[in-house]
Amino acid sequence: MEKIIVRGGRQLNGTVKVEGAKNAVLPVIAASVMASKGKSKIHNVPALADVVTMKDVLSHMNATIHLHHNTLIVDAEKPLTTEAPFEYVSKMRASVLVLGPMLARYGHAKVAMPGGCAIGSRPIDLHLKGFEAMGAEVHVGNGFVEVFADQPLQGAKVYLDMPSVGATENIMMAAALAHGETVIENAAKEPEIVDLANFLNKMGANVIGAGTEIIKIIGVESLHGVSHSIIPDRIEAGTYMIAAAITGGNVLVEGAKSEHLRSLISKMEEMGVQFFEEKNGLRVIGPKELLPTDLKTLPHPGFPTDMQSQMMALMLHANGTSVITETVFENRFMHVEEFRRMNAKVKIEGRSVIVEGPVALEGAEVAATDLRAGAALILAGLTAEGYTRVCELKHIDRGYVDITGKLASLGADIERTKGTQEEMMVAEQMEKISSL
Ligand SMILES: CC(=O)N[C@H]1[C@@H](OP(=O)(O)OP(=O)(O)OC[C@H]2O[C@@H](n3ccc(=O)[nH]c3=O)[C@H](O)[C@@H]2O)O[C@H](CO)[C@@H](O)[C@@H]1O
Ligand SMILES: C=C(OP(=O)(O)O)C(=O)O
Repeated sequence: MEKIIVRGGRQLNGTVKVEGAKNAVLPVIAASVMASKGKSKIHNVPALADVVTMKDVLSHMNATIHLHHNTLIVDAEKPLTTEAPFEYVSKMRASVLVLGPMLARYGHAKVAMPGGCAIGSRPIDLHLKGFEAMGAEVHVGNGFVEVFADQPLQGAKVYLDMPSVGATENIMMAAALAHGETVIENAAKEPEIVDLANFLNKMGANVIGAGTEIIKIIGVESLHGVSHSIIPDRIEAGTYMIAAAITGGNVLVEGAKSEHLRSLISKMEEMGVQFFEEKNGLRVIGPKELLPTDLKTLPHPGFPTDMQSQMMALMLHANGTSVITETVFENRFMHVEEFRRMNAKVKIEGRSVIVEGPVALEGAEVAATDLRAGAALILAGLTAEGYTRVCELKHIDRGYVDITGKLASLGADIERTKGTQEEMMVAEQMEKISSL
């Protein structure tokens, strides 16, 4: 079985470069199918498994799509098919983001219903509520969700019960080609929403207020292909910020935008970590002693749930008790059991985890239960005594470009191994069985 093997004890120093944001590029690729004229050229595209999956979804729908280095060119001029099957949605939930664009352009979209995953049940009721408000009909059955609109979508007022990132994006994209004005209230405010709105506006859309809780979209007749560069990945940046802090190192995280990372920087400062703005990014200096703190995950600009497990790895080394409360996803604590294998003193109490620090971590065999859990286990491995072997790398590959190479370039003792021939054959068979 493929593994990342880390031997703890090295301090990290140097410069690491941040890629384009996974959570920005996926909706932007989905939106590109709305361009009925001209090609879209998307720059700063990270070489991630999720990008390949989204590319496969679009190819399956008959769009012409090429990835060359970090630029993705999408040609969606010719008529597209409007269906995304289970094989893609099972790999990546963000495949549901083609619903809004296809519904808006063709009046129909059918996507395999995304199931729950390791971090929670993750329904899409708010996406569907938005489409229905705009006049679409929704059918859910036989494992698919299908949306239809005989007439062009009509602008509507949509209040989101919670500021869902995906629902905000899907509704914003559908509304871009609707008749009249759509207002999304209690919209998500993540930087990736702003990036999508900027892309749509370049395509000829009229989206106002992205980044605030009220987004107004005035529908237009058609959209065209444009050039766009994806914003840096704040979660990848945050992961390397913690790698620097946890090893007491000194790292320049090139491309990190502090305005996207306020809540994380503020918590890490409380723990004693120092930050310096530099021309190309953010310098992070780990302290001799880490202090405990408490945090609660919240929608942006609150503390991001996608940094919760990595922050837990940091808290394991704080001098005292820290508490993490997860309010965004109901089940995002799978990494707690894995940390325990490494001798961590962590206890789940309802939606909170009590972290007793400091602890001398011991290397162990652990599994990445989701992509951020995988990153957090690697971070813990950087400080553990002996070898930490992380498996289930397919999760990590969804969200991190060459994490092994990047950490090694900062001085970590880390490598990725293919496993024995026998292990590889077993893994292949397991993969085949699980895809049946
Ligand atoms: C590709 C992408 O951008 N993924 C991010 C996106 O996921 P995603 O867009 O799936 O996350 P949402 O913001 O939609 O989910 C937030 C909460 O709302 C709930 N909910 C959501 C939609 C809905 O129709 N009904 C409902 O109840 C979810 O179950 C969850 O509890 O935002 C999450 C929250 O910041 C991040 O962790 C993910 O990395
Ligand atoms: C949960 C995440 O992503 P996704 O929504 O794509 O599963 C994440 O990036 O941490």
